[in-house]
Amino acid sequence: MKFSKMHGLGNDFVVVKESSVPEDVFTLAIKVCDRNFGIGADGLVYILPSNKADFMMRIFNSDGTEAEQCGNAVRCVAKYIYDYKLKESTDISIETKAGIQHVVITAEDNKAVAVRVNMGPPILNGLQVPTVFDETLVKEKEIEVNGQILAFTAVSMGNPHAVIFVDKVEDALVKELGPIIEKHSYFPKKINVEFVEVINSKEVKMYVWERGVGETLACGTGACATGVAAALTGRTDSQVTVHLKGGDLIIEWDQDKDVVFMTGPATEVFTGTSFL
Ligand SMILES: N[C@@H](CCC[C@H](N)C(=O)O)C(=O)O
Repeated sequence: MKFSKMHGLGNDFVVVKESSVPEDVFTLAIKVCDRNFGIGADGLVYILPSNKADFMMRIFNSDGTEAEQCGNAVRCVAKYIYDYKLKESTDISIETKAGIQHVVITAEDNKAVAVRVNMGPPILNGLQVPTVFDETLVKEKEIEVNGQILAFTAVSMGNPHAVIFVDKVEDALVKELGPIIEKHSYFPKKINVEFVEVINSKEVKMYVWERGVGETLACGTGACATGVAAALTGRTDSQVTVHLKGGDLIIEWDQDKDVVFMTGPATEVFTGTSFL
């Protein structure tokens, strides 16, 4: 299997271009993503043919589960398509399980350096996120974890997120509470968990615990969900810079069109051949 190792702000992927995914893709993802016995990554990403968009992307988490969407992987896939000239245009469409994403590349020396993605509308309905709550908006809902009461806002960007605002983001919060919230009975498909500290109306700091992966250095859809939750709860403007452990993303929630734009980098680190 020929692959490219890529990352979006340290959220790293093994990216392969194939005509279809193999039957054993779920176990393959676990093996490939293993940081000791495999290549090592947060996810395995396939670039596939599409009859609705320029290409299709499928993303498998390091535990072998498939996610509907991945913001950092969409940027990496767009860079791969542009840099390897699979489409000679800076405008690219990518089909995902959560819909079609339209992408605009900024290039330097014929290589994509920044990618702006229309991530589509945020889904706020409780049952659609999904959560167990039949409410149009699950905002600042209390959740008890390890004897602590926290408040989360549920947002789906195609995949589910629980955004929790805290006074100060700390590693212990993510590592101790992240895995418990991910599997909490409120969330029938499990959930990605963002812990967010508001710096001012234009900037937030976010640590993330990802469903099916664990802590990652960045999460594109998590940053989008955070931008939406922060604006929705009156904490920030509709455009924010989200500071993640791996770097920054710019998130704009265009409330008139009800779509979220994410802008950030994508990086190719090396290519190789896997014998797994
Ligand atoms: N890192 C991603 C999200 C990947 C999928 C997630 N773990 C899930 O299961 O929903 C991003 O950049 O959005």
